[in-house]
Amino acid sequence: MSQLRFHHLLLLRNSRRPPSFPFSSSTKTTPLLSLFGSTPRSGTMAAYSTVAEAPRLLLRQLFEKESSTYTYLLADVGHPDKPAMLVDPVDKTVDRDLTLVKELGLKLIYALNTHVHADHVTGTGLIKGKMPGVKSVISKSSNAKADLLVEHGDNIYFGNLFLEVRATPGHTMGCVTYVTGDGSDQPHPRMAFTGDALLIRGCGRTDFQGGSSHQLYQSVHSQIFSLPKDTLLYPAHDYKGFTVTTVGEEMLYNPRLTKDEETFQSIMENLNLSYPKMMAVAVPANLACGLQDLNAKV
Ligand SMILES: N[C@@H](CCC(=O)N[C@@H](CSS)C(=O)NCC(=O)O)C(=O)O
Ligand SMILES: [Fe+2]
Repeated sequence: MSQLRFHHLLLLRNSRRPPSFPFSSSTKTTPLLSLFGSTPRSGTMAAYSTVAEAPRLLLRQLFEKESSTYTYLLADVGHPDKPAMLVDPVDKTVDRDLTLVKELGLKLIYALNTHVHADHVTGTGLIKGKMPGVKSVISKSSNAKADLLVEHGDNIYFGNLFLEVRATPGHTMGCVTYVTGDGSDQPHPRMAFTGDALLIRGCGRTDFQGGSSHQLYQSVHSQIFSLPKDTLLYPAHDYKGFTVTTVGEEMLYNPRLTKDEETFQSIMENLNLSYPKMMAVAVPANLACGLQDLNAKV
């Protein structure tokens, strides 16, 4: 296991793990990453018994209309620092998103990507320029630059809440789904930010960036459909006006992923989609965390 070490991060172990990913031989244990003195709710943390704030999740779904991209703002507003993260920010809407962060009195600590996007430039580079304390996050398997390269099984803490990283390759080789902590002591159902692995009544295309319809099918079935049926699924895009779905709904009604794998592969081979308009600009920029100067340091 590669433990993620940052001088300012509280690094802890957690026994909770997502199901093992079928394409990974990793047997690593799970580090917990935390800023702002958070107190993971693990039995290993008796030493932190003085902290009393109950975690309270704030979630906002934000939309960028040119690429039909959803950005998600999450925060623990039960924590005195109100630590927050943005998932899949877009360069064009960074000012809107950061204004909202400020208006809500949040402390943005992470800007995450679910994968190297092909249709828009990520906002993470711009955010880091405007808020130097913010750390960019992407999967190690994406081969992109970021401050924090996460792997399947890692937990990313914001206050007393965390997102669990699940590898869900297939749309791209480095796609991950971020899932809210196991929810056993939380009043809300679990939530998963699926990127382009699973779209509402659809899924990400598999014809570029190391895509594989076999991998995508296995990823969704092993890592997303294994979550409780009431888990809320939030995708990175929607082209039909949907905003959210659930595991149960997609297991019943997803026109691609309810099929057997062979039929799924045939559907994916015959989508005949044109490449995203921004692809030639977006992919190289996003491999460099969205920084326009590709030689710039993250
Ligand atoms: N027309 C758009 C790109 C549309 C597209 O290809 N979307 C991707 C997600 S962004 S990489 C996709 O996987 N779509 C699957 C589908 O079934 O639509 C543009 O030019 O930007
Ligand atoms: Fe994508």
